[in-house]
Amino acid sequence: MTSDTLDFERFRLAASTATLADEPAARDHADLVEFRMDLAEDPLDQLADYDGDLPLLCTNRPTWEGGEADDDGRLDALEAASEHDAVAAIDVEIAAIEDGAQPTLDYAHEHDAAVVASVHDFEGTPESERLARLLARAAAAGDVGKLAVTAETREETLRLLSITHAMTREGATVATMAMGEVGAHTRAVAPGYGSKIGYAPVDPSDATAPGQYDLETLAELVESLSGE
Ligand SMILES: O=C1C[C@@](O)(C(=O)O)C[C@@H](O)[C@@H]1O
Repeated sequence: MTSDTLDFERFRLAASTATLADEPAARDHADLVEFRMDLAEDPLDQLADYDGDLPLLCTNRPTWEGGEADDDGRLDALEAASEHDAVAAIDVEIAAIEDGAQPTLDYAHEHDAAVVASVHDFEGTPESERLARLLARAAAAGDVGKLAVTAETREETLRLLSITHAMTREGATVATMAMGEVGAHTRAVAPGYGSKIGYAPVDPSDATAPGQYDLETLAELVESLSGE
């Protein structure tokens, strides 16, 4: 599969990994692989050697947004990744975009890669107005606006689902999830409110965020709740 066969008009399940050789284990349940370049050894070499079936979403998360990449060469690596046919999308944080990373987005688009503009809150869930503003900023910045928060109460998960539903109704392409145990169910139900990307680890012992289901479980939950 090459990148131009994937869009985010409907829900896509991403299997997260730092090891592209894991891709065969994801094929049965995932639509794409999220390649966590910041957690990977020799990510550009892995990309050059990749000959799997699933398209790739490349993430190079900086330390200041919960990842392990330092800023030196981080965006250059994402640009180099976007040159590969298998790379359907790259993930860039809205803080980076608003701080001058737009040329990286333009470069990705020139190479037929979509942009997931992301924002993460590892501490909590902002109140509704701020939540709406964050998701609107992300949706305006990328082809998909992604918001991951940390929920501690059911009320917070409802706020997230509600904003997901409202923005989707307005025509925005968004992906949302609440990290942590309380929010875990949002990973299964947010697609029903319009969320277009879900994440689950290829290897359950290598979760890339708190509260993630394993890949097979999330695939089954989303499918059984989708009503299709
Ligand atoms: O941003 C996201 C979403 C995520 O944080 C999650 O909560 O599933 C997992 C990350 O790998 C991915 O880059």
